[in-house]
This record gives sequence, C-alpha cells and structure tokens, in this order.
Amino acid sequence: MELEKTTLDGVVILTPRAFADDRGLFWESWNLRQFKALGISTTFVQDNQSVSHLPGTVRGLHYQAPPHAQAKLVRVLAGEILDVAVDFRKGSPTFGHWAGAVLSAENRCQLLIPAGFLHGFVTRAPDTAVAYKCSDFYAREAEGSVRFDDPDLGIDWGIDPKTAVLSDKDAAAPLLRETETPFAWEAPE
Ligand SMILES: Cc1cn([C@H]2C[C@H](O)[C@@H](COP(=O)(O)OP(=O)(O)O[C@H]3O[C@H](C)C(=O)[C@H](O)[C@H]3O)O2)c(=O)[nH]c1=O
Repeated sequence: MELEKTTLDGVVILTPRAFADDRGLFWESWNLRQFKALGISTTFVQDNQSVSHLPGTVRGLHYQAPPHAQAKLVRVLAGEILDVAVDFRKGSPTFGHWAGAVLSAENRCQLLIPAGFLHGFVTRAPDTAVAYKCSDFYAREAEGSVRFDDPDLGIDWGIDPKTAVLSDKDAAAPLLRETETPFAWEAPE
C-alpha cells in the first residue's frame, strides 16, 4: 500500500499493491495491520456504496457533526470520480482549503478523509460506483452540508456547476460562511 500526502494534513491518497496474473488482478483494498504500519489509526464500522448514473453527478459537500463525526476511506468500484476533501476545522491554518484526487476503478487509488473535513465528489463516467468505509455510524440528525460550488472554496470540479446533477439537499446547501463548523483544529503535539 503506497501513501501519498496531499496539501491537507491527514488527507492522504492510498494505492494498494495489485497482483496480476493471466486471470486479471487481485489486491487488498483495506488491511488494518497495513494501515497501522502506515501510521493510520482510523478504524471503520460502516461500509457505504453509491451508484450515480450520469457523469457530472455531485454528491456533497457533506459532514456528520460530533459525536458522530466520520472519517472516510473512499474508493471507486466502477467508473471515475474527482474526490474532494475540505478542511472544516475552526482555527486550522488550512480551514476552507480543499484537496482533490482522481479515483477510478482503473487506478485503484483511495482517499482517506479524516473527521473534521467536508467530503464530496463529482462523477466522471456513467454508472460510477463509489464505496467508502466510515469510522462512525450514519446519524441523520448529525448530518450537515456546504454548497459544493461555494465561491469561497473555489473547488475546480471540472464541470460547469450549473450542469451538476444534484440531490435537492445538495442544491439547497448553505455557503461555508453561513455555516458554523462543529469541528475545532488542535495543533499537533
Ligand atoms: C449517508 C447515508 C445515507 N443513508 C440514506 C439516507 C437517504 O435516504 C439515502 C441517500 O442519502 P444521501 O442523499 O445523503 O446520499 P449521498 O448524497 O450519497 O450522501 C453521501 O455522500 C457523501 C459524498 C458522503 O460523504 C456521505 O457519506 C453521504 O452524505 O440513503 C443511509 O441510510 N445511510 C448513510 O450512511
């Protein structure tokens, strides 16, 4: 498992080693022992999966507030996404900054997004299937969202935001400046 850091502390790209033979490929998509060896102590309790039929579908930017905050490990089973994390921790030197990674069934890359970050993605192929592990259980009452195309975030989704396929919830999401973050940044020891 290779680890590549991003511009956001704790948001990392993980690429599992694949084993090829005449039949195809095999890889371990997640291994707690390997994660610990990489210094990642996150453990997961819930697997999610979504399929989005149209390219240009945007899901996000979402979070769950404490005590139900979720770290996520995102990968693509079919198709391709631009996966995005936004630092949502009050006091963080990178508050409101974003980092993205292209995840696809082809490149096997995964994005680890710690609790305290907004998460969203845009699909870049038809019938894109996304699977992600969550470090806490779904808690509808703790859900929150921020507008994906908030000009203060300046995320380059690679699409015209006016053409995005959105849920009603995401279409009505507030701007970052209209949202009180429930997360606080803690300086590393
Ligand atoms: C997230 C979730 C949803 N649901 C139910 C609630 C709704 O009736 C239905 C669709 O939920 P939603 O529209 O929130 O799904 P997405 O827009 O894909 O949201 C997800 O996409 C972004 C990218 C995320 O990171 C979050 O995991 C999550 O917010 O599934 C559940 O039953 N369990 C769950 O864990």
